[in-house]
Amino acid sequence: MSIREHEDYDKEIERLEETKEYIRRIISLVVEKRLKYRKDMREAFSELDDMDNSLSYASILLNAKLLDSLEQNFGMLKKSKDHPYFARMDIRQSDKDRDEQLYIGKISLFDESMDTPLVVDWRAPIASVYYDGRLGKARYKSYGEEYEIDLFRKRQYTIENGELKHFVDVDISMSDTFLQATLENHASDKLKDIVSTIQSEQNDIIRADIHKPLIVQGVAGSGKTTIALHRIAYLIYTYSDSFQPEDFIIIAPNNLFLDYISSVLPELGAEDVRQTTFPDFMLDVIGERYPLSDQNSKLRLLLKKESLEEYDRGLIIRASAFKNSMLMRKILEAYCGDIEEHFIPPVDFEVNGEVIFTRAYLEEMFRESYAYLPFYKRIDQLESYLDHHVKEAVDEMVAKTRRIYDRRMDRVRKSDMDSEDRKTKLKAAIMDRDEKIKMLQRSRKKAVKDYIKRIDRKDALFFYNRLMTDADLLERYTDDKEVIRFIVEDRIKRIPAKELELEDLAPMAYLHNKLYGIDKSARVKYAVIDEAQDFSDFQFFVLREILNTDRFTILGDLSQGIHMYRAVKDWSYLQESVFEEEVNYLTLLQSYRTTIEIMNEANGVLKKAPIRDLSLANPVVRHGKKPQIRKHKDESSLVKGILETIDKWMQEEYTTIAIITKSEDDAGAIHGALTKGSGYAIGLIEEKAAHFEERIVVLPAYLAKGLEFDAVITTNLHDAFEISALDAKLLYVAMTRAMHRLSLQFISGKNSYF
Ligand SMILES: Nc1ncnc2c1ncn2[C@@H]1O[C@H](COP(=O)(O)OP(=O)(O)OP(=O)(O)O)[C@@H](O)[C@H]1O
Repeated sequence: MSIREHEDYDKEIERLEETKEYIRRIISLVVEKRLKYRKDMREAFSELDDMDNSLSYASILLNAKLLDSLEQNFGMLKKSKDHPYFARMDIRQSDKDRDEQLYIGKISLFDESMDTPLVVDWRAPIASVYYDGRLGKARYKSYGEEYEIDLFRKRQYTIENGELKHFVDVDISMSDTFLQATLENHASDKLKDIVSTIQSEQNDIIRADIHKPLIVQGVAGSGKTTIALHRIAYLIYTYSDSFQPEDFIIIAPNNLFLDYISSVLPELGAEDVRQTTFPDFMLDVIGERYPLSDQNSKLRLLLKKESLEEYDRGLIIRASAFKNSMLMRKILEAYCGDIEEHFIPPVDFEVNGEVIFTRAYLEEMFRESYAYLPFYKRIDQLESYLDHHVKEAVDEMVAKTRRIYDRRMDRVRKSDMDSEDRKTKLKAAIMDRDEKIKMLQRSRKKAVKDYIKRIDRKDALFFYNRLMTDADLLERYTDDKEVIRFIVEDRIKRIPAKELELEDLAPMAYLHNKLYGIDKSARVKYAVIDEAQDFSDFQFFVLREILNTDRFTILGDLSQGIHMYRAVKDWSYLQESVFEEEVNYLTLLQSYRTTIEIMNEANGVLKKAPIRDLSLANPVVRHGKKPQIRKHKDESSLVKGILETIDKWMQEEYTTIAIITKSEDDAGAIHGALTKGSGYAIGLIEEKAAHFEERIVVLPAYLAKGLEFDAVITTNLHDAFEISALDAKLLYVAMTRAMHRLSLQFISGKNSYF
């Protein structure tokens, strides 16, 4: 049935026009206000030269602030003109005696002449019912109070460029046709928002308690990244009194991924959220851009079997695991305890040979009274304390000196010596006294300076190098002497160039925080960690220490954990070892990205591998073509096969096509061969890539994490996919990047899964 025949068609058109008209009115009002603020600003600036300019300055500040907030809302308002809402729910609240129709959109609009809002923001408490609720009785919470309502209609709209294209009522029996239609769309180069099709299990994550750490285990394509971003937008909206966008940080795997997710938050009206990678954030915390060795070098070692002797490879991996284990926490805590014990000089504080404060007293102050401060900040405090109290002590010493000399001079005055002698004696005593007092005053300043100077200002790298080259100390924590020897030698080699590797960053940041504290610019109140399966428990521990908060959202998929040697093994251990308080743990099993056919094939790979506790994805009901499996006899046949598939998919007009390999070397080789053999512009994505523009790209699986493409060809040339947990996970990651089409093309015998 055409929507024109629907009994509500005219009413819906009228409502849409009314809403658009309202938005137009608001926009012109904002434009007017903007002009006025600009004019006020110009006037305030021109008055800045006048004598009393504090008023003008205040006016500039005020107007700049107003302009800022207008600009922000203005962008969202302008966008909402074309698409003011996407859903409606008809409800009756238990305390009201009439039905209400609530239209839900990306921003709320209030027309003062109406008693229900024109559009309700999707993040408002009541909108939760739309995402959660089946029709019937429903509940929602607002400001701690629970409300019951009767939800008797959910309607979805397609509005394009301000024109109503379609609307449909959703009931329990009907599958979500809007969701289906959305998932059929082709991939774009950026992740999109999903406000109109958020699913109930996702809504629970978006709106989960802000104060408790939240861990989400979600299968590939379950929307983890997408809902992490929606959660931030929700939290910014709901807690706008206490949280600003700058208080949030998203930590993601690499710059390519950051570029891929960059448009979601602005689209949701949340600009200015810091989006960074773990190494970048750690270097910010440390406050020094030390050269960093290649992050994925360990993974490459694992993949390139022939590059090193098995023994050496094992050692490198064991060392990496050691530096990222919770043992490191024990080591650092003990090490910092030791630093703390020997931090202040092993002497009493004296002025002019007189003990003013004993070492024991100063040490107690350093360790107890200032315990809340980083070590060097405690020294700053100690310096001011000494300055202050030494002045009192020296004043007392001066007074005492005066008293002594006064008595002495009194005796001279009362003596029977002749007047000339008396004069000379008194003069000498005065000079002597003044000299002593001057000396006392001078030694006051010098004593504090000299004492503080005895405490060397060393950076975190100095202390880290000292620790990591101290085999005796490290061996106290492990029986694995070989690993310690390796770690020590490796550290010594890197000292001249001040080079760090990924595994050094968390301990370095921990030390820096203990020594100096972290800079304001690196301080945030809420952290969202995506692709968290690649982080170690120890890295989470350090993040928690540094940020001094439990406000974390941690999202990951253990089935995609390709850095297993150093990363989280299971979420419950993370909960116990890092977070002291109760953790909110939620799972997502439904996958939205791929078709049933692709997901089944990918699940099959995991089932064949030696992986414990598998959580297999359950795809949303969406069918597509069966994945193509082609085995080739040699390299030239493989390249020819891949090119044929690309040709076909280009004709079918897929927007993005990725050729995903096992290793970086294979990616380079295949890229070279494909470029030679075709006229297509094919991009090669390498470690440092931050962006790509080509429709067709070649990349290794570990760089494809988190991304998605319309169509994927999974392949390998020299490096075989063998039956092992790592190879299965890499293949799984590669296959689950496909939204619509998947082709598996290998040289015979190089893939044990097919
Ligand atoms: N409720 C939804 N409505 C529409 N699309 C959705 C929904 N949830 C997820 N998607 C889509 O599914 C795809 C996968 O989402 P996303 O990348 O956030 O998943 P992920 O769990 O982070 O995946 P992975 O772990 O495999 O990287 C995206 O295209 C996203 O738009």
